[in-house]
Amino acid sequence: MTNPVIGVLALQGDVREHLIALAAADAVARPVRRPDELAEVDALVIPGGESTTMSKLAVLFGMLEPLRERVKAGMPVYGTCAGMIMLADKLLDGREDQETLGGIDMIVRRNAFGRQNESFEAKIDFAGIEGGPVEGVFIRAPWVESVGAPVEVLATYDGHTVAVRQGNVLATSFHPELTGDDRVHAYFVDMVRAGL
Ligand SMILES: NC(=O)CC[C@H](N)C(=O)O
Repeated sequence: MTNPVIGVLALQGDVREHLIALAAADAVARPVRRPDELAEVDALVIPGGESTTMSKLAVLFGMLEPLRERVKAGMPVYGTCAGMIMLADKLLDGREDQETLGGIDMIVRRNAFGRQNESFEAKIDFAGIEGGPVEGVFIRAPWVESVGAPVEVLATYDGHTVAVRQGNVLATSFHPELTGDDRVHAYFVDMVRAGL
């Protein structure tokens, strides 16, 4: 089977690390900034960064509606950290003018795990991923405050939900792309392959 083409939304955030992790997981990975580039990918990763800036740039680059449409049409998407925030149907502690794409029936609390200097690394048991817990880096990370019926909780940390999936849409509070452990990316690539 040919390898799926997976874009990384390259408006802002840690794009390069995701491109490397996706390539290691046997996907054809490329940055996506414009609607015509979005139209050419099978799936998309939304990286970590700063969700308020990402939201502003998505509006500025004319990407907000094309992104919403692709998510609604069932394109597989994986959001990490700020990317998780972008995929939330509802946000707590967001900025007033902050837009999200939605896609997962969940309420996400922004900056829930604290400030930059409270960033940490933790081993996370992840449902559906074998070979022991995955390494997660949490940087001003959000958590999932509550989920609706169609959402599967894949991982928790310290009693808080940090990884979820609703159909083709996956989100983690943490950054697996910064650890050299590519199993979450491989899990996503398998999701994409299953839908092709
Ligand atoms: N590492 C991250 O992506 C941080 C997310 C950031 N706190 C935000 O609100 O977007």
